[in-house]
Amino acid sequence: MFEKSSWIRLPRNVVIGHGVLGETRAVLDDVHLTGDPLVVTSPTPREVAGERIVAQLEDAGRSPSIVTVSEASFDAVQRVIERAEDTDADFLMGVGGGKAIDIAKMASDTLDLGFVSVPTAASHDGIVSGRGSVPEGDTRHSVSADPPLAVVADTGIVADAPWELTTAGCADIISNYTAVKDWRLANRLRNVEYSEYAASLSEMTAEMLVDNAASIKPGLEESAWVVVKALVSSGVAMSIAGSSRPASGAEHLFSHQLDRIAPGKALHGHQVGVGAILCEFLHSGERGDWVAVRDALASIDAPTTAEELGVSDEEVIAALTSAHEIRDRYTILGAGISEDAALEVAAKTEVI
Ligand SMILES: NC(=O)C1=CN([C@@H]2O[C@H](COP(=O)(O)OP(=O)(O)OC[C@H]3O[C@@H](n4cnc5c(N)ncnc54)[C@H](OP(=O)(O)O)[C@@H]3O)[C@@H](O)[C@H]2O)C=CC1
Ligand SMILES: O=C(CO)COP(=O)(O)O
Ligand SMILES: [Zn+2]
Repeated sequence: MFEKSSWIRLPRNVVIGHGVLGETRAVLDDVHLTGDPLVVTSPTPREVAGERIVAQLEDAGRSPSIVTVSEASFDAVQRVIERAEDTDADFLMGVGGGKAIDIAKMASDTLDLGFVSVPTAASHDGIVSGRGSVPEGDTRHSVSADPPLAVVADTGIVADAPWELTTAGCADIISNYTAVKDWRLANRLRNVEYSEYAASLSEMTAEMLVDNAASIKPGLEESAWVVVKALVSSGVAMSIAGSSRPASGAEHLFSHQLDRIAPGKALHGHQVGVGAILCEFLHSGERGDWVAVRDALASIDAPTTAEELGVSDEEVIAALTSAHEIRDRYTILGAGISEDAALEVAAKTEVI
């Protein structure tokens, strides 16, 4: 039965390849973004890509502005909004990792201006998603936002980024396995709206990444290709679902709580990867697929333990036992797991 309309909002141009940053102006023209952008970036991405975009657009007679953000916060979003208004920006470009892209995405959503995503690292699957993630008060998870009109992912730049950023992106994809399990569980137990297309795409993306894990190596541009495509695919799954459900379950709740309890210690992707080991154990038990998840993470050099994440055992247990409180999202954690159960799963999976 058709109960309501559903909007699947996707970028029109997703341009991935070596040196495509040099084609930015053509990509913008193709989606009729012919005015002057505000380029939103963070310190390192500014050096590796932001300044080059500004120079390219100035050479073409445009007058872009640039703003650097250093932390993902609503204050930063507000500063970007004010700067966009002051400079009379026609559209926004997010150039960097998840922080710069999400801030630009949220600001353009508020301003009702077009947005273009220029990832400089393959570190997260928000590159194409219609979700923005900026922590505010108790809210740490993503909320709905306009997706980019275009994406320009230069694999030369992405391959040169620190390897740990790429392994974080891989882990964000590997976490799709448990996210989809949680989604199916929530559909069965709570009648949560579910899309088999989105779930299958999300799982298939994780499957293909794991199948190609042996070819994902530091400094190899081909690896950047493989990972960026997987991140795009995962973002599309979120767009089809109209929520982050295909890519975010209890392992993300765990990571969001770690952000609160142990801020700045580890990358988002690495945290959700370790969360996926724990949650896979909770889903399928001691002899279940958690070993496969752990081995897949280890095979691409992603952390599999609290120590490798740089957090304490106590912080892991605190995050796991309080993760269910973070949002109204039914998962394998249900109404919460006890400290004893958390200690057991963390010890048996050797996370602590
Ligand atoms: N909207 C969505 O759907 C999703 C959003 N997210 C969000 O994304 C964020 C995680 O993204 P992540 O990219 O890990 O975080 P950041 O944007 O903080 O980037 C991590 C680090 O990478 C650095 N960096 C980026 N590009 C390069 C490069 N080319 N060379 C060297 N360093 C580089 C940044 O430098 P610098 O310090 O200079 O900024 C930063 O230190 C989280 O907030 C998460 O919630 C995650 C998944 C989905
Ligand atoms: O990180 C995400 C998907 O990988 C977004 O998920 P959240 O909605 O939990 O922030
Ligand atoms: Zn994620």
